[in-house]
Amino acid sequence: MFFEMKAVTVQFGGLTAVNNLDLSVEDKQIFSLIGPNGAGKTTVLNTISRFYQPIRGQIVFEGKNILALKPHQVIRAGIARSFQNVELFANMTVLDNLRTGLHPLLKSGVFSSSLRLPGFVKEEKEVLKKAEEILEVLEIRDIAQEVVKNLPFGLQKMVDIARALMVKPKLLLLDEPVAGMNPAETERLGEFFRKLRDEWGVTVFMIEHDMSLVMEISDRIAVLDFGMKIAEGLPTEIQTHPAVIEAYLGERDESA
Ligand SMILES: Nc1ncnc2c1ncn2[C@@H]1O[C@H](COP(=O)(O)OP(=O)(O)OP(=O)(O)O)[C@@H](O)[C@H]1O
Repeated sequence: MFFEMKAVTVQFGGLTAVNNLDLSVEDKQIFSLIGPNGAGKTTVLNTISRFYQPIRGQIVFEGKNILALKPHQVIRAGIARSFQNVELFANMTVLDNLRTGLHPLLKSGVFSSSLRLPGFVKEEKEVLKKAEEILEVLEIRDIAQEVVKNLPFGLQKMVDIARALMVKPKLLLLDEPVAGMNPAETERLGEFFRKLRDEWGVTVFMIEHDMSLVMEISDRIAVLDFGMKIAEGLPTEIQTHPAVIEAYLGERDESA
């Protein structure tokens, strides 16, 4: 299996945020993790990225136990992520933000970069080429020199995803990628995720509340409620799954 979580449990003090979770994701698919607010979705992502340590369970990526790795080593292994609230350098340009996405992989250290040694210059050229290629595919090349804080939120989210792609990940983790986007931007991004899967061979693991996007582009969906997986299957199966309908209706009742 490409990516697997086995019996993973994550606790915060007395609270069990993720409870005995099994998940399997196949190579080159779009996998969505959905569920009501507070279900534990972001905790799952933060556990895969190694920000949180589970008290039990295993996470295996391409046969490797990633619980033995540090966050930057997870990136080197081929897993990159975007953030729910966009964690970019607001005062830097789009291009410079993309450059920072590559830092976990760069060979040149501060020493060679400050002296601009040949290896560093070559690396810099490659970085620039890669950044421009990603911006081109996202159709946002025109904003390369813009300062991030001046961009609308939808574009900032795209830049955040572009930065995650700089390491050429095999598995891309996305935390609510279309939150705050308008329908046109959402559609554009949905198309882009398909392109990532079909043309770049990237597996997309996404947390998302926009159900029409999730149902449209996911190959498989898993549903969390109170930290437990209550359903998994094809979009058509999830849409009609009684436990899923119940979980979402329950949420609506609470907010009413
Ligand atoms: N760092 C933390 N410390 C303590 N409790 C936490 C922490 N992170 C999350 N929790 C709790 O764990 C539970 C799951 O939260 P999580 O953010 O993973 O849910 P979610 O499904 O991503 O929700 P949302 O859709 O609202 O983003 C919640 O009860 C939350 O309050």
